[in-house]
Amino acid sequence: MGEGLLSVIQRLRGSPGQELRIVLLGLDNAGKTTLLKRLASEEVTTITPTQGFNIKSVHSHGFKLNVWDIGGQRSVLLREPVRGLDAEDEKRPLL
Ligand SMILES: Nc1nc2c(ncn2[C@@H]2O[C@H](COP(=O)(O)OP(=O)(O)OP(=O)(O)O)[C@@H](O)[C@H]2O)c(=O)[nH]1
Ligand SMILES: [Mg+2]
Repeated sequence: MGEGLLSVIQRLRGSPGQELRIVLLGLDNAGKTTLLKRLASEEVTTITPTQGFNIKSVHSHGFKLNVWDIGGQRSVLLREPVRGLDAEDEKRPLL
């Protein structure tokens, strides 16, 4: 997941120091917070389900990444203005 995001960022032709806004959306336990912590070179051994959301600024590959990590638990999504489906399982709607 992290390598995929980094390869997308690497392919972008931006000016040095350019800011990118990234929103991480996905089902609970998908690994969104783990990915964000890895990008920020933080410890990933004690991660708990995200209640609400995290916002973090990370410098990576010459970009300033402003990353929004939205909690994927149903109870969190019901409080947040996010709508969508699990692309791999149409029988499991997020809402
Ligand atoms: N094996 C494996 N486990 C992972 C990977 N990424 C995350 N995990 C584990 O999956 C669990 C959930 O990871 P989180 O990063 O909390 O997932 P999340 O998408 O932020 O979940 P919510 O906050 O509930 O939306 C944790 O126990 C992680 O250690 C991965 O690439 N491989
Ligand atoms: Mg999380």
